[in-house]
Amino acid sequence: MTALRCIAFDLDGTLVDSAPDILPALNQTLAQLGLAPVGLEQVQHWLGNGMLMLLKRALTGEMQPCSVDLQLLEQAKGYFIEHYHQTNGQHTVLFPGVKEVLSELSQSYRLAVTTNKPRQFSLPLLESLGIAPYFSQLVCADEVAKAKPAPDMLLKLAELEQLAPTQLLLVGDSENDIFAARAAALPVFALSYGYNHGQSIELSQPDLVLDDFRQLPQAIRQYVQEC
Ligand SMILES: O=C(O)COP(=O)(O)O
Ligand SMILES: [Mg+2]
Repeated sequence: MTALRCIAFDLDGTLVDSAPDILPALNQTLAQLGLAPVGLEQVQHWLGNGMLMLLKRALTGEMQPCSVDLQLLEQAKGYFIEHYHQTNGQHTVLFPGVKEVLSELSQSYRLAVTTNKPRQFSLPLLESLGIAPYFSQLVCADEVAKAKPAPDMLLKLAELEQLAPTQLLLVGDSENDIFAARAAALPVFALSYGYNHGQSIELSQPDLVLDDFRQLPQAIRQYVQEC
C-alpha cells in the first residue's frame, strides 16, 4: 500500500472550465491593440502554459512563438490583467462532480492546487466557486522560478507539506502536468476533457486517464491498494 498523503490538482481544465472568461478578456486586449478577435476553441488550444505564453500566442498566432515585441507584450499584459479581473468567475464553472469529490477526498487526504494561473486570479476563483476551504495549499506559477512543465511547483508543494514525491499525486489535464509530474517523480492522473492544445492526453502517457472527475475517488482507492 502506498502512503498517499496529498493530492495536487491542476486548476484550468481540471477543476474549472475557465476559457469562457479568458476569451472575452483576451479579445478586449486584442481589440485595444488593434488586433482581430479569436474564438473559444483557439483559446482552449492556447491555454496551459500560463498568462504570458497565452498572450505571446495570441499576439503572434503561433503555438511556439519565437520572437515577441516585449513592449507590446508588456502592454498586452497590463490590458489583460485589467480585463480578466472583470471577467474572472462570471462564466467559469466547476466541471461536473468537482465539489462533491473534493469534499469526499478532503476527508482522507490533504488537497492542494498547483496551477500555471497567477495567484491574483486563482485565489478569487477558488473562493467564488466555494472550493477554497478544501485546499491546504495553493501554489501558482508566479510563486516559483519556472511554471509547469518544470517540476518547481510540485517540489515546492512537497517541501511545504514535508512529503516525499511518492506521497503525492497530481491530477491534471495537459501535457504540462504530465511532464511536471514526471520531472518531480510524482504519479499523475489525467482528465481527458480539459485543455491539452487540442491533442489527446493519452499521448503524454499519464498513469491513468479518466473521462469524468467523479471517477476519481474509486481510481484513487484502487491506486492506493495496488501500490
Ligand atoms: O493558466 C494556464 O495557462 C493554465 O493553468 P493550469 O496550470 O491551472 O491549467
Ligand atoms: Mg490545466
